[in-house]
Amino acid sequence: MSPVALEKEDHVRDAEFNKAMHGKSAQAEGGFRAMLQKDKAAQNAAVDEYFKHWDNKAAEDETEETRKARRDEYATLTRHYYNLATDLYEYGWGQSFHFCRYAFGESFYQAIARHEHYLAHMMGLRDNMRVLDVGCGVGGPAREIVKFSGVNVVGLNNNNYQIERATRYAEKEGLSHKLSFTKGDFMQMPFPDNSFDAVYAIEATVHAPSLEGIYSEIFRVLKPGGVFGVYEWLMTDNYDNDNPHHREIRLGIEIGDGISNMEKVEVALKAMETAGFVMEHHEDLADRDDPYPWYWPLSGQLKYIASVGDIFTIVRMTKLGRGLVHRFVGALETVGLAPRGTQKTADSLALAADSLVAGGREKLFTPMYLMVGRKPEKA
Ligand SMILES: CC(C)=CCC[C@@H](C)[C@H]1CC[C@H]2C3=C(CC[C@]12C)[C@@]1(C)CC[C@H](O)C[C@@H]1CC3
Repeated sequence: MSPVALEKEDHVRDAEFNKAMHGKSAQAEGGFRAMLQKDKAAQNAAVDEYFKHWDNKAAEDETEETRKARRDEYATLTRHYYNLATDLYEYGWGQSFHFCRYAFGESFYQAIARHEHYLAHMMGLRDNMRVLDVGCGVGGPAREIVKFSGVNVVGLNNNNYQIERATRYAEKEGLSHKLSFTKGDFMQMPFPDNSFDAVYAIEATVHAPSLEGIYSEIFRVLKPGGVFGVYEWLMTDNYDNDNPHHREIRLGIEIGDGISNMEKVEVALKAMETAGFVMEHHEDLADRDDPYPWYWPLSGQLKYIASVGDIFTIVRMTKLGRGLVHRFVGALETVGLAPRGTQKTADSLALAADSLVAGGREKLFTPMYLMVGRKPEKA
């Protein structure tokens, strides 16, 4: 039983909005081209719907009511966040929307893929298991995990545009027989009880209004004996909500990343237990003794670039690269070539980047709290 109210779903409304805003842009090559093909009025609506939760709501004035209003509309808030941010993510980061650890001399995309393999390895994923990817983005991790482990994956996503992009990439790679995508709210999944051998979530369940709610729903759809693996976004034990600086970092991450309610590590651990999981492993991977920190591509420490090919990838993510592109899209918006709100979205992603780096440097935040839990045979 979820401890928060669920938002009423309306798949017809969402499909119509997706058609109006994104048109055929899901077929465009690359995020940047897709970004310039949106319907202006629909994008306006998405901007207003998303930013109403954040405009004029500073960290020092934060109340339980403002946080509750975000939690109450968790699904709409997140759906519109990804209506606005997906193309910039793809342009600036690629098709796997998550952070990772870096080994010495490792290229960016190699490190991203290794992080996905590591989760599959820790969960013991095997050929032909039926696996659910909760909050699958445009399917980068799912495609990698299918190739790495031979599993069959169903990607669940609340954003039609991301599903269209994900479906197109899976077809392009000839993986459609192993990989399918379903539209739905992960707090009320459209699957019967006991339907998956394994479930994973990579930096996605932070969009839930309640960790207990989402972990309980995952528990429900897992078969008895099935395994759940997650990389969770959490505030660490060092985070003090009464410290205004800490709170500003947390709110900056929430605004810039479409999160209604980010929690501390202790809340996630308790939620796993309450949901019924037997914990097999939990660890903050950000605390490992790695040569480079997880946030380095956003922090602009170019000295860590490991290959020539990475120069073009990483420069886009740095403050300088971001600044140039954001000014460019701002100019396109001014002359009417990009829709209203493109600049505002870019500014909010820049705030996300700065807050994530600050949270990482000050050890207040982790995007890679690994938990592996099992549903008992007799639940
Ligand atoms: C939101 C959640 C739960 C996960 C996504 C994690 C990351 C993939 C994103 C978090 C902040 C994002 C930013 C970008 C790409 C994707 C993230 C790293 C950009 C680098 C994309 C290009 C823009 O110009 C700047 C962005 C800064 C933030």
